Amino acid sequence: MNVAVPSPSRLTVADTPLVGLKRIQRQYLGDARGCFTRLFCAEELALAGWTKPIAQINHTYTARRGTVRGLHFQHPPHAEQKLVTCLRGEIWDVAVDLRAGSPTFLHWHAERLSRDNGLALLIPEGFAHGFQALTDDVELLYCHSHPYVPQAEGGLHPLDPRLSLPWPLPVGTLSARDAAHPWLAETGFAGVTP
Ligand SMILES: Cc1cn([C@H]2C[C@H](O)[C@@H](COP(=O)(O)OP(=O)(O)O[C@H]3O[C@H](C)C(=O)[C@H](O)[C@H]3O)O2)c(=O)[nH]c1=O
Repeated sequence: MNVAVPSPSRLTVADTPLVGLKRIQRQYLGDARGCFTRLFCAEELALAGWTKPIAQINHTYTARRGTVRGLHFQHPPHAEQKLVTCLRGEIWDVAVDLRAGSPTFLHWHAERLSRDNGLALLIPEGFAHGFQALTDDVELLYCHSHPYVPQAEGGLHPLDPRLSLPWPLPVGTLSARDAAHPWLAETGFAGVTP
């Protein structure tokens, strides 16, 4: 008896205005029990430039809308790709091009990610990442292509006038570390070379 095999859930990849930064669309396959979705697929994400094994998977919970985390990156040789997936709630997710010599150096691109819209952001090496919670009770899943190396951590201030990021909500809670990131004008930051 031939039983129709439903088409598998797939990840589709779209470009953004910043070379290498990709918008990933999940599919939800529903049935009477609920739904199934694919969060990571090495074969499909290779098309998006993810070519290394997953080195670390992290989960964050953010309690209050308005909270901002970031903007973070790791300096070479510990630069990392990140796949950011929103499992609960909604965020304004932003990536900034830090690549020295890039024609879009210090340009940013943002996407609203939520469990319901099924969008994720694939952030290449040489980018800083941050987000603002647009709802209470936000949960994110991060796939990293490189382990966490605290000594290699770098950060940009979420309110840096050089970036002028249009956070959708008034910026709420910041970690002490994020609140202490120096402004780019103070550091003469020339970018990173992945
Ligand atoms: C990343 C990491 C952190 N930690 C420790 C360090 C701190 O004691 C604590 C929280 O770290 P942090 O304040 O850096 O976490 P977030 O600000 O939520 O950073 C996250 O959100 C921003 C937007 C990102 O882009 C980061 O990649 C992502 O990790 O966890 C670990 O023990 N292991 C880890 O892999």
